Amino acid sequence: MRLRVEAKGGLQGRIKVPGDKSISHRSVMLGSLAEGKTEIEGFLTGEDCLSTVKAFQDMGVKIEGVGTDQMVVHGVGLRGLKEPKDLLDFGNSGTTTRLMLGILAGQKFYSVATGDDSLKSRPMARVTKPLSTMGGEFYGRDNANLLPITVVGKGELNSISYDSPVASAQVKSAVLLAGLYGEGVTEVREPAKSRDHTERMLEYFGANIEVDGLAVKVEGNPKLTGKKVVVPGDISSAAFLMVAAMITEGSEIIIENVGLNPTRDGVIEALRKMKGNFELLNQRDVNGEPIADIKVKSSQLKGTVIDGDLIPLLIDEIPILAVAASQAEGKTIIKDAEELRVKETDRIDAMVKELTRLGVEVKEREDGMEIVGKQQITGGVTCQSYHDHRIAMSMAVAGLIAEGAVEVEGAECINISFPNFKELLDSLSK
Ligand SMILES: O=C(O)C1=C[C@@H](OP(=O)(O)O)[C@@H](O)[C@H](O)C1
Ligand SMILES: C=C(OP(=O)(O)O)C(=O)O
Repeated sequence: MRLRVEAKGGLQGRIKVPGDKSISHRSVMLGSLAEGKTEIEGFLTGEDCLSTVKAFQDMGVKIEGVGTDQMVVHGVGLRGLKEPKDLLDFGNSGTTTRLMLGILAGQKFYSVATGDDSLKSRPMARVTKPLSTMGGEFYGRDNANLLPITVVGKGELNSISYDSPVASAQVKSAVLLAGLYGEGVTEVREPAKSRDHTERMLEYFGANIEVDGLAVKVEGNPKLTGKKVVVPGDISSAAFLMVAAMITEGSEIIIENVGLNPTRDGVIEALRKMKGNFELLNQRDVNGEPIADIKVKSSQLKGTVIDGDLIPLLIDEIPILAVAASQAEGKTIIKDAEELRVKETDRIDAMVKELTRLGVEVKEREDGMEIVGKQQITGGVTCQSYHDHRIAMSMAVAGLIAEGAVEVEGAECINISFPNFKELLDSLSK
């Protein structure tokens, strides 16, 4: 599918973005492993989260309301999953794969995980390695680094203490979830803080969790109990609309109900450093997660440096921040972000190529990019999505200020995380 975007002037209106992808995945995972019913409100019906839902259905979990944002998961308990009769297809979702490998390692059955071409090229050794030291058994290409990966579960794992070389919530979560099947306490330490939804939700469902700075401990064999989970709006989706409003003239929008977990709000800090014109309204707590409404206006953005410990807190927002940087006065440097090279596509390479196609001068770095603004975006071209939702949406937002229309080829991938992106954008630019 091709998406066509052209400059229409300022954005106006009040909207809600769909539910948080990370929290949605975890609500189905823990809901399935808990005893009793888990009611989920505000579930993201994007393709990635539906891959998680399908996996648990394939392992015998009854889930009502699939395809809507209100679901009920009938938990089967930590040891109640059934052996899947076919391959578990995780589609395009890295989060599903890495977290599920942790869960599957602890089962008493055989399973084979696979996914689409992008997922089959993403590194899985970052989880199969630590999980193997816990006693997990994995087989796959490149020493169990590449999908398809076979998991020979034995039903029990050893508890470990693991120093993760990378600040990745997927790695941390895979080890913690496998730790549920360990006989003692499993500990993970990371080099910088990554999103903490797994540890928050495990605690909420009844696990014994201890967090001490960059270290998290979980006790094995907890009794998890079904809960009500209210999923806040996804800040990673809201970021596209925040930048859209900031770079278009005469804009004023309110995005309601956005999750502002401190391990996810790096984009707020970055846009603040860039002198973005926005306010957090009605700040409150739901289910132990801070949320707010965000009022955003057209902004005179300034260049900044985005690096270090801030990177894991805004990792998925870097493509759209690069678009913002092209409209900021002065130099923006994005560095320490080499993780972008192993996402759905190499996001550094993709953003450099596509911004260049739009007439923006960008300097590529091994670990990021440098952009000196403000630059005119020339439209009249077709951008590639690389089947990566965040690249597709970044290009669409750039189209809002281009001199000619911007088309995005392969825009159906937007359904992975933000199914009503186009409708919301249209509703704001009437
Ligand atoms: O745990 C999660 O829900 C996620 C963690 C991040 O990946 P890494 O753990 O690879 O950094 C992020 O990019 C992804 O979109 C979601
Ligand atoms: C990197 C992402 O997701 P995942 O790793 O789950 O595929 C993303 O949503 O930007």
